Amino acid sequence: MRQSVTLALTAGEPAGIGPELCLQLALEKRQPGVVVVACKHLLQARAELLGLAVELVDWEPGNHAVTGPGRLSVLHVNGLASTDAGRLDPANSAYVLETLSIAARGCLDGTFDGMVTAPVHKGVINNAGIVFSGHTEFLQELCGVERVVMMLATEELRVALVTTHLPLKDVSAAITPERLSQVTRILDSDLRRFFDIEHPRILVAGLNPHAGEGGHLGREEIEVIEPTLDKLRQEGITLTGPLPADTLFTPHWLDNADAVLAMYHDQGLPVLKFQGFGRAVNITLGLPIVRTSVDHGTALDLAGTGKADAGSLKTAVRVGEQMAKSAKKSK
Ligand SMILES: NC(=O)c1ccc[n+]([C@@H]2O[C@H](COP(=O)([O-])OP(=O)(O)OC[C@H]3O[C@@H](n4cnc5c(N)ncnc54)[C@H](O)[C@@H]3O)[C@@H](O)[C@H]2O)c1
Ligand SMILES: N[C@H](C(=O)O)[C@H](O)COP(=O)(O)O
Repeated sequence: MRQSVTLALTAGEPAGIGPELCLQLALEKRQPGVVVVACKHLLQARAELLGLAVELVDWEPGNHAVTGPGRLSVLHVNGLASTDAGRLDPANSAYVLETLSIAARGCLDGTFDGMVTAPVHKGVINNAGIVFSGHTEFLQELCGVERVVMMLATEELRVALVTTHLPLKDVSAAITPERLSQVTRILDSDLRRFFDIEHPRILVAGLNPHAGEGGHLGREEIEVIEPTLDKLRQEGITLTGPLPADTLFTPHWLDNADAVLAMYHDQGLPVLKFQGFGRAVNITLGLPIVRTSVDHGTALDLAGTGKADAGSLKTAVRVGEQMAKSAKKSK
């Protein structure tokens, strides 16, 4: 019998912990319908290094996805240059991006119901001469959409970002009425669509200390954020803010909210990761496909040691399955 959803799982940076986390899924009792999109020789080598008894099963479209116990479906991708755990090799970068393209195209053409990504190393991809900011931006371009939203979530907290992988010096200029409006609308509509929240309540952080202190510590709140939020409220979106970011993440506000919208990466994500690193999921909202990911990076220091924790990958697969089911229902 076919599983209700089939997810493509990219194994990410070959030198990182992604390949072994994918193998760990095959040792679980629970059997999610995932197909690992990766070089099978890499998975084989990592399984042998760690002494993991996992049988890799070649997968092709139309086949049942086999995940566990002790078996793993693999869609083999060519082009890997080296398989060393812990040692980055720029020659692997084109292969890494090819795994992402195969998974995303498979979602767009209906082969897969969604994709889950293990971590990639942004630095080594750029060192190979390929401009790459992250999966979020890569998938936005591949899917041809104007705006997407990065949201990380635990059971207790959801944090979405107005800007993603941007140097801090460029953040202020990027917070325009257009971007803020697009991001807020996507967040509101995807909270309804994927998380069954009828009337999402969103807390919006200011950009400056104390949300600008009435204009004395920055004017973005007065000139951009407040007027934009006022317009969005007229569309029926429930927004509170702009709030000072230092006190926003307290029960007083969070207890009556469904998500926080932070202005930039390190305003929101350190709080989320402090609260739930290792069990959170990274979700790209606004795409025509379902995409979830882990909350951590490539952890080169742990690759090949068997010490990496698969908690976040399991969460990403579980949330990916739920979102894929919701997407199917709403079609
Ligand atoms: N989804 C993604 O693709 C993604 C997410 C975050 C970071 N990254 C990339 O990863 C690379 C390394 O980033 P970093 O060093 O800042 O963060 P990191 O998450 O790789 O490592 C931070 C610390 O957390 C530990 N850690 C990470 N994952 C773990 C796990 N599953 N189990 C146990 N411990 C774990 C590491 O050993 C390290 O001490 C960068 O290139 C970054 O851009 C990718
Ligand atoms: N910003 C993410 C984080 O800190 O967890 C991470 O860099 C991954 O981003 P992508 O999903 O865009 O690769």
